[in-house]
Amino acid sequence: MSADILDGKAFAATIRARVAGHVTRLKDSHGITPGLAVVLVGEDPASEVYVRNKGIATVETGMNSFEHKLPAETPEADLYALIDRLNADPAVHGILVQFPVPAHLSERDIVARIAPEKDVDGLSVINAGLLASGQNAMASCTPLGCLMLLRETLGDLTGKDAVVIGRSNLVGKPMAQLLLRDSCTVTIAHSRTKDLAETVRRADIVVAAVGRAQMVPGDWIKPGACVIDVGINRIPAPEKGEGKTRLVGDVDFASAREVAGHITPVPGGVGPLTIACLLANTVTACCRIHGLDEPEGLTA
Ligand SMILES: Nc1nc(=O)c2c([nH]1)NC[C@@H]1CN(c3ccc(C(=O)N[C@@H](CCC(=O)O)C(=O)O)cc3)C=[N+]21
Repeated sequence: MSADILDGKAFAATIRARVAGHVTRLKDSHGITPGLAVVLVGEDPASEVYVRNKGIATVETGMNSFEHKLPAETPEADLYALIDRLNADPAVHGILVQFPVPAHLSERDIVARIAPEKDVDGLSVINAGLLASGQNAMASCTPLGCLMLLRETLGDLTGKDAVVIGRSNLVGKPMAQLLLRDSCTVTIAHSRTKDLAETVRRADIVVAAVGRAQMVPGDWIKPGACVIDVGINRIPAPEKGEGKTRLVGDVDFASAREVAGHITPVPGGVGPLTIACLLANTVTACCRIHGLDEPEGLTA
């Protein structure tokens, strides 16, 4: 058997079209243009590419994009002053501070400074708590994208055995909460799990989010399972030439695709969905801030 390869790029385009539709409605019926502010501290080239791509995608869906680039040595107080201004700015509905930040800054304190209703990364303690207690949270973008893709691919998820590998606050924990909310039986596995292979073999749904290149081999996968690979790892690719690299996931794609029913590739899988869901969360934040109905098809 060879798995159906899930096209994250195509599904991301569908989500972005939905976002654009809601943006048009907000403009036409309410005179509101959703706005996303992205803050980048320092000059990491990879982060600069991500931030630029986010800005382009934001403008393409009809929203306003506000980019703030600060020098690497920006004092904490200056960054907080900017966040405070963005919190108070009625044109800004979503705020994202690109991670990682330079070592003298604390990601936890930065997230805590962002107004929870504008926390489109869904990283704040308030959002995590709302999600865990089944209330209207802002779900973090990557898990939200994975959930939308799973629903699109499998339909109703009720009763399915889901194994999430990885327990990060950004992906593993919120992913488990979202799957639980859709009535899956959820296991959170991680580096200390006793028999990871056996645990993964039980799963109808595998979400790999550990950050270790190709660590999940095909013989861990139950035949026909749906495999969502969140990993983005850069490894040497001598076949492409000296010093070249390529992107791989946390799943060994070549062996897993022989067993799985569905599988996401890397690149072109979960990555594009993350950006589409950032835009979706910005529209959701905008609707909530203005007391309007939840945007259909964009929330968990
Ligand atoms: N506050 C914050 N929120 C984030 O969500 C956040 C962040 N900081 N810091 C960095 C990571 C990384 N991230 C990615 C998003 C999309 C792709 C993506 O679209 N990747 C393409 C490939 C891109 C390539 O070729 O390099 C793909 O998988 O097809 C990758 C990585 C969001 N992050």
